[in-house]
Amino acid sequence: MTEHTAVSPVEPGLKASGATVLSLQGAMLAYGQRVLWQDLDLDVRPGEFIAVLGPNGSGKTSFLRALLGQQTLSAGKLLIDGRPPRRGSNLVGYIPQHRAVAAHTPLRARDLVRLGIDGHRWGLPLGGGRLRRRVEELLTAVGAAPYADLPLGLLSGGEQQRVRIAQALATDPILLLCDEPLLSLDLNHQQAVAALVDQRRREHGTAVLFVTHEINPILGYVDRVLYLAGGRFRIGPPAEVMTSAVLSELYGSPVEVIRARDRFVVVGAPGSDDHGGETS
Ligand SMILES: Nc1ncnc2c1ncn2[C@@H]1O[C@H](COP(=O)(O)OP(=O)(O)OP(=O)(O)O)[C@@H](O)[C@H]1O
Repeated sequence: MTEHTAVSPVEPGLKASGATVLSLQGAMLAYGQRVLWQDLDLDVRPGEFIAVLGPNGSGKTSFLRALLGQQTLSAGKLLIDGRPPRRGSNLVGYIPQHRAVAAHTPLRARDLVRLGIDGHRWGLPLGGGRLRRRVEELLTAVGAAPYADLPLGLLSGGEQQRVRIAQALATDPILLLCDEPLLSLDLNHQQAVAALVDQRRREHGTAVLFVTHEINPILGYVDRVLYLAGGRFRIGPPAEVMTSAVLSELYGSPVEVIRARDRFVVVGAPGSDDHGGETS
């Protein structure tokens, strides 16, 4: 994706009250004796695009769950716009891992987006004209208006993913969490979905945390990588983190990273069969 170049984050977001959307200090998450990550310090600025990488089981989804207020940290501090995370917060949008929708579901794209809007908090009565306009606006922004009235189960994976993005943006969040949103999409749809997320952070200053097994489809957008592996982590620009030395240290075994034009090729990462996006 040479046509895209990583951009600096936009100036402080339109909604975020401070210069830091998300702040983690000495954060640790452990299940029993098993430490997923610890001593994690991270400040995320408005408009920043952060890729969260790591092998299966390294704690990427658990990280998002902590940000969603669904998982308490074992130690340390976590603030979103200066406040502790809270379930159902308007400040955070979430695109969950893609799951196939049953073909016979009566739920339409329009209904899903509407579910993302808390009518009370927005002062939009259900069924009201303002609510309908807001839903239309969201569907149009992601290019999903043409199929807004079709049952979700009839939409392609890429189309469904656009609708999920519209739903995640329904409350105009300052932080967008994406859990492997490119999974099972073809290359064209991967590029379209990644570009939509990038557009959102550029135009609205929404910070993005993008969990993925494959950095290559989003490489042109990524400001920093948070790489989790083996109970350790590394944060930095892609060129600093995606190196043989850093990944070998994280995995505790020799890993080779080759920069091939606009791609990173990772060879020898334990469990790389299912972590092989970077090698594809
Ligand atoms: N509530 C829980 N209690 C105990 N262990 C858990 C809990 N939730 C997750 N785990 C374990 O923690 C580890 C990290 O899980 P998590 O889903 O965060 O990993 P991940 O990096 O997102 O993996 P994947 O790439 O496979 O989605 C896994 O081994 C998982 O089994």
